[in-house]
Amino acid sequence: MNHPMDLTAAVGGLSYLNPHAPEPWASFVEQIERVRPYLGELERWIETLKHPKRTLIVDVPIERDDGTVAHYEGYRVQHNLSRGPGKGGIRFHPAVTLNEVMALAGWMTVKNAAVGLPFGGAKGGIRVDPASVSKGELQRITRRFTSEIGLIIGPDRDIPAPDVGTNAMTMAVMMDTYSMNRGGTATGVVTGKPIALGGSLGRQEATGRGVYITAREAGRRLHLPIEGARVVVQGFGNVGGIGARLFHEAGAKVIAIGDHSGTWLNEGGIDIPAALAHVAAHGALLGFAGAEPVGIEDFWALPCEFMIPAALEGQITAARAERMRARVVVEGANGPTTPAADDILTDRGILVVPDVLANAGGVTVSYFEWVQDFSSFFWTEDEINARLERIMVQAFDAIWQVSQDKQVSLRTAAFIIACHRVLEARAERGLYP
Ligand SMILES: NC(=O)C1=CN([C@@H]2O[C@H](COP(=O)(O)OP(=O)(O)OC[C@H]3O[C@@H](n4cnc5c(N)ncnc54)[C@H](OP(=O)(O)O)[C@@H]3O)[C@@H](O)[C@H]2O)C=CC1
Ligand SMILES: O=C(O)CCC(=O)C(=O)O
Repeated sequence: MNHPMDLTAAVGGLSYLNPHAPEPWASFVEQIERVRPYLGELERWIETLKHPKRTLIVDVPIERDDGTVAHYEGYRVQHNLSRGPGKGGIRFHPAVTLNEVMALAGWMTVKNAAVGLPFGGAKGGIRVDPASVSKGELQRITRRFTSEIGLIIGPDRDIPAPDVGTNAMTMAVMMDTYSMNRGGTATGVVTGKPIALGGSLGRQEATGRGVYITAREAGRRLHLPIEGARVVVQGFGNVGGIGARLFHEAGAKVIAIGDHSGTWLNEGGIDIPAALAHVAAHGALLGFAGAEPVGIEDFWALPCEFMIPAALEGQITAARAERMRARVVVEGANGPTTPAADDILTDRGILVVPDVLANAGGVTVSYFEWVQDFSSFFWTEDEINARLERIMVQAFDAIWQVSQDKQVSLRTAAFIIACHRVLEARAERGLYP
């Protein structure tokens, strides 16, 4: 079927994040296409998933501290709302593009459906380097952006959360701005907030915890215990840093870590609390004395049991996949593996736990936060972690089963389950008017 707006063509090309990787939206569309043969009657709705429902591009002007006026481009994409309000994070990064935000929103649709959360998929971002602006400027950017996307977000419409370059403080400012504009306190408009503003215990750790749980489940299937396993982690922020800490605490040997400032190796095992303390003090791993620098291509080729990409998209390319010596890749990041690399890893017998499952712990506890805000009744951290564990293990089991039954990768299995749920909801809501 021809669609008047061929978004794949409009925003195609190669990724800015990695010139050897396709643009993220093209990767997402290819992943959707791979599910087509498994959709049965629902196949007639598949184009729905290849066209975001709503895309808002906003101009974010602010007065800088020196009196000049600066403009930043921001986006909120609601990829699909068939199963519930939009849900997905906000990214502040100097290279954010519409193409990337569209793909990230699409992955949220699939992720939320794959783990059974009652949400559609959305994502947002601003093309800004948070490190290049003052605290006051960042707050003004966040407030103006929130007011602009206030047209389409809301506790029952679309609920943002943190992603790369944003955190609980960003969410506090977003919640405050939205509430001021509406004339009341709307805690449920964002998740990942500080605890004092209706945030949930366990949310900050949740994505890393989900990565750890799914790695452990994959390890069980392959008889690879976490204790003593060699782990490599790219990205040492919220997801990678906390994920590395949980592996370390469980007795794994985290042998290599990296962030934008470089990659480091210590085959005896890195002291992860010391590395986290270094980043807290210096803002990056650069200068960390507990490991030796290692070249980026050697980093990806390190022999290990678990490789955890937890930075950005397009990192595991076909060339890197050919050289990788991991047993399992657990995708903490969204979209770190290109479709071509995915096939190579599968052919080489390297198990990939896909992003839409592996990093779903964050949005799962965001869901808990949203529920707690609505009921104004807050749970203990033990309750939250127990519910998270249950949802992640159930989702892993279901996806594993489909992958075994249909002899497909875990990614395609997750997409089969998710696309069925989304398109069934679409079909049951009836035909477009
Ligand atoms: N936060 C969450 O709850 C969730 C996040 N995710 C995904 O996880 C990934 C990481 O997000 P999060 O941890 O929140 O983000 P953070 O901003 O907390 O951390 C990002 C990390 O990636 C590093 N990084 C950035 N660019 C590069 C690069 N080119 N090469 C190597 N490392 C790089 C950063 O290094 P530096 O600090 O030095 O710039 C930092 O260590 C993203 O793909 C995100 O979409 C998925 C689900 C939920
Ligand atoms: O917590 C959320 O709502 C979304 C987290 C997110 O952006 C993601 O899972 O990629």
